[in-house]
Amino acid sequence: MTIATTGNHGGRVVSMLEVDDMHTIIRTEHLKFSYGKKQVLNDINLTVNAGEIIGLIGVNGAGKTTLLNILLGLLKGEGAVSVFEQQPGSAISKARIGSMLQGDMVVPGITIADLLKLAAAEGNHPLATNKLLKDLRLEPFKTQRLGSLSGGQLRRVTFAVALINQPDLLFLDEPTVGMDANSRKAFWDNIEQLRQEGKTIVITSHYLEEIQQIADRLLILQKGRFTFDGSLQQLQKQHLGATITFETDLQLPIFNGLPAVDRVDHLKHKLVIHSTDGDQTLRALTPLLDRLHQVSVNRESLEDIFLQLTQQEAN
Ligand SMILES: Nc1ncnc2c1ncn2[C@@H]1O[C@H](COP(=O)(O)OP(=O)(O)OP(=O)(O)O)[C@@H](O)[C@H]1O
Repeated sequence: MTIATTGNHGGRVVSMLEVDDMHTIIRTEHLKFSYGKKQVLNDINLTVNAGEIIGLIGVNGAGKTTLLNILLGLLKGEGAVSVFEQQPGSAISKARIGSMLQGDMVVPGITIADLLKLAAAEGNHPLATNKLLKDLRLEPFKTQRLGSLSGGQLRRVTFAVALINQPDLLFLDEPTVGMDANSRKAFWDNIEQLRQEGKTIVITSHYLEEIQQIADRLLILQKGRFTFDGSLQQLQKQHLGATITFETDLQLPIFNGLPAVDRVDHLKHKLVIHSTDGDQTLRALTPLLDRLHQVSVNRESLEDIFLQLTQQEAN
C-alpha cells in the first residue's frame, strides 16, 4: 500500500545543486533512468515552482510514472534531483507531498474511515477526517472496506489519503481513471480549489481535454526528454492548425481545394474545415464570406496537437 507520504527508499545527494529560488520545489538536472538495459528517461531537466499546476503528458510507456516515482524517492535515477531542496524520499519531502499513484491501496480489509485515520496519524497537521470525507462525498461509504469499492470510488479514497496531511505538493498519476462524469467534475473542482490555496500539482492523464482545462504548464515527454515545456497558448502558437466551422449553401468540394485544408467534414448541417494553417485558409475564404454563416474558428486542442506530435511513437 502506498499512503501519501510513506516509504523511505533513498535518493540522490543534492548538495551539488544550487537552489537559487526560494520558490523552486522540484529540480532535476540531466536526469536519466533505465530499467536494466531499457533507457526510459534520457535527459530530464526540470524546474517546478510553487503554485504551478503541471500537466505531464506522453504516450503509454513514455516514462511519466517512472519520473514521479523518482521524485518520490521510490526509484533512483542518475543525475541531480531535489524536492523541497532535499533528496527525494527524505523525511521533509515526504511530509510535504501527497500522491495518488496507479495501483495504490491494495489492502482490501481496511475501512475508508480507518485508512484515513491511519494516514492522518502520520502527519503533523492532518485535516479533520469527517470533513474531508464530506468534502469528497465519501461519507456514505466510510464504513466500507476498500475491497468492496468500485474502481472510481477507490480513486476518490486515494485522493482523500493524498490530501489528509495538507501537502504542499501533489503528484496525481492518472487520477480520474474509472471515475464517472460527476466524480470527475467534483475532482477537478477540488483541484481548482487546491490551486487557489497555492498548492503545487503535477498531474498525468490521458484525458487531455481535462488537462487542457486545468494545467497552466504542459510538459510533453517523448523519448526520454521533454519536447515541450510551456503553456497551452504557447503550444498552440507553434501549431498553426485550426478548425473552421460554418453553414453554407456551397458544396463541400469547393473547400477541399483551398490552401492548407487537410480535410472537410459534414457535421449535421455544418461544414468543418480542418486546416493546417488557420490564417491561410481564412484568407482564402474571404471572397466567399457572404455565402458563409455562423462562422467559428477554433485553435487546435491539446489532443489534436498531441496526436500529431506523437503519431510516429504510436505507430
Ligand atoms: N518495473 C519495470 N521493469 C521494467 N520496465 C518497466 C518497469 N516499469 C515500467 N517499465 C517500462 O518503462 C517504460 C515507462 O513506463 P512508465 O510506467 O513510466 O510509463 P508511463 O508514461 O507512465 O505510461 P502509462 O501512460 O501507460 O502509464 C515502459 O516502457 C514500461 O514498460
